[in-house]
Amino acid sequence: MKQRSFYHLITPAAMAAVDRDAARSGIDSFGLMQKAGQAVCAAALRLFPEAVRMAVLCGPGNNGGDGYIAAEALRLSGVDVHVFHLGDPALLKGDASAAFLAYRGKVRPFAEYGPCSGDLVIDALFGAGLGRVLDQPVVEVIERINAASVPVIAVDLPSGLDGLTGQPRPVAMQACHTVTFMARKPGHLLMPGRALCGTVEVFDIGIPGRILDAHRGDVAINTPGIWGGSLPKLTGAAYKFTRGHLTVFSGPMSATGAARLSAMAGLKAGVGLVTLATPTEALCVNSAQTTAVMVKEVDDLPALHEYLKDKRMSAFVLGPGFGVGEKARAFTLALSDRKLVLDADGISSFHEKPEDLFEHFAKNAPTHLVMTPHEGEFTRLFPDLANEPALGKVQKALAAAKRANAIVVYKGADTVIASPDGRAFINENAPPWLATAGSGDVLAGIIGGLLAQGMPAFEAAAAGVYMHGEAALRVGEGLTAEDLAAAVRPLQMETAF
Ligand SMILES: NC(=O)C1=CN([C@@H]2O[C@H](COP(=O)(O)OP(=O)(O)OC[C@H]3O[C@@H](n4cnc5c(N)ncnc54)[C@H](OP(=O)(O)O)[C@@H]3O)[C@@H](O)[C@H]2O)[C@@H](O)CC1
Ligand SMILES: [K+]
Repeated sequence: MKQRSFYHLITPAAMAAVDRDAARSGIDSFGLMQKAGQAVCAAALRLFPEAVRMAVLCGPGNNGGDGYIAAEALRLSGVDVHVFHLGDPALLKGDASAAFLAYRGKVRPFAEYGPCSGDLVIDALFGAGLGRVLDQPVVEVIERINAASVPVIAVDLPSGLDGLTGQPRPVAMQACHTVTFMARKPGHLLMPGRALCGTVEVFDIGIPGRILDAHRGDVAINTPGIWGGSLPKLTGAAYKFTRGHLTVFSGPMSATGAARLSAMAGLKAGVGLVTLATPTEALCVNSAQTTAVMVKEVDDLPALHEYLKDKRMSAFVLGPGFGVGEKARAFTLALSDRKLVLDADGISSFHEKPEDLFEHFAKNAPTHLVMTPHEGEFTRLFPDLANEPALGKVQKALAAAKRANAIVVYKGADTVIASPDGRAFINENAPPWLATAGSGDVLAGIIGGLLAQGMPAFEAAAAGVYMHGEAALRVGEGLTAEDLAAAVRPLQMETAF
C-alpha cells in the first residue's frame, strides 16, 4: 500500500539504522545534518522573531551537531546567538565535529547557561541517541529552564525524553515546538512525551523512502489510511440482518446505564440490530429507557446458552456496569468462541486468576476477543507488565495482547491498540474532554458494533477508537457520555483517505 509508510512511526534504534544505510548508499550525511539544522533555524525565526537572544544548547552527539548548524544559520540571520556546549567540544566526532567547526561564534560551557526572560532556548542536547538516565547536573539545568518557562524549540526530541517510550529519563525539557526529521517516533505520540514536545513538525531532510521503509516496524499512527479498507460497506442490498446483531449485557437494576450507552453507541456505529441482554430484575428499567434497542431477559448461564443458540448473534459486549464476580466470569468464558468486547467489570472479574481468561481464549486464531482496559484495569490483569519501568506503553500493550491472545486497547489520552501478531497503533485524535464518566462504555459499544458488522478484531478496535475520538470532537467541550453516544457516526469511506 503506497501511503502506508506515511503513517508508520520509526523508533530511535531504527532511525540510527536509517542513518547508517543512508550514509552507505552514498548520501552525504553532513548534508542531512545541514538540512536538519537549517530547518530548526527556520522554525526559530518563524515562531520567535521577537526573541531577545537565542540560546543554543549543544550536546555531545549529532543532535548537538544540528544545534551548531542552526546556531550558525541564526547568527548569519543577525540573531544574537549564544551557544553552550555540554562536555568538551573537542571530543565531537564526524558530522557533529564538522558542524562545530563551521560555527563562527563563541561557545561557552553548558554550566554557564541561566535562563533569562526574552530567551528562546534551542534544545540540541540529546535526541535519538539518549542512551541512559541523565546526569544530575543536566537534570538541574533542565528543571531550571522548565521552571523559568522560557520557550524551548527541541531538536528531534525534547532532551531527556525517550523516543521509544515517551517517558522522561528522569526529566525532559518542556518544549513548545519540536522539529523532527523524516518521521515521528513513538515518544512523540505517547504521554507524557506528546505533551513535552509541544507542536511537532516533521521536516523532510531528503532520506529516500525506500531506506525508511526498510527499517519501519509495526507501530503506526491510528488512522483510517491504514484500516479504512476494512470498514463495513453499506450496499444497496443491505438490510438489518446483514448488518450484524450486537448483544450488550446489562448489569443489575441499579447499574443499567452503562450497558445502554454501549448499546446506543453500537447502533450508531452502524450495526443492524442491538439487543440488551438484561437480568429480569432490570427488565422494566431497561425496557422503559430504550426504543431502537431491543431487550431480552438473560438471567443466568443456562439462559445464556439458550440465547447463544441463535448464531445470528454476531458480537457481544460484556462489562459496562455488569458487576464484578462469578457471573461475569462464567458469561465471559461461555462466550469464548464468539466475537467479544470485554470491558470494565468484565476485565476486573479476572483480577485474581487472569490465566482462566487467557486459557479459554488461547486457541482462537485469529483472535476475536477485544479487551479495553484503562490504566487501573490493565494493572489488575497484567500487574508485572504494568509495573515494569523499562517498558513503554506500546511494549506493555503488545506483551499483554500476546499473553491474552486478544486485541488490547490500552486506554488513555494516548490509547494504544495492540495485536498478538505484533502490530500496534497509537491513537492521537482524542480531545481531553473525552475523559468523562461513561466514555469507555461508548467505546466498547462502537467496537462491538464494528465487530458485529464483520470487521476483523484489530481493525474494529482501531477504527472504534478513532470514531470515538471523532465523535468527541464533533460534540466539543463539556460533552457527556449521552452526547458522545448520540454523536457516533459510521466512518464514511470518503474520509478514509
Ligand atoms: N537520523 C538521521 O538521519 C539524522 C539525525 N540527525 C540528528 O542526530 C541525532 C542523533 O544523533 P546521535 O545518534 O549522535 O545521538 P544524540 O542524541 O546526539 O546523543 C548521543 C550522544 O549523547 C551521549 N549520551 C546519550 N545519553 C546520555 C546521557 N544520558 N548522558 C550523557 N550523555 C549521553 C552519547 O554518549 P555515549 O553513549 O556514546 O557515551 C553520545 O555522545 C538525532 O536526534 C538528530 O538530531 C540529524 O543530524 C540529521 C540526520
Ligand atoms: K533535543
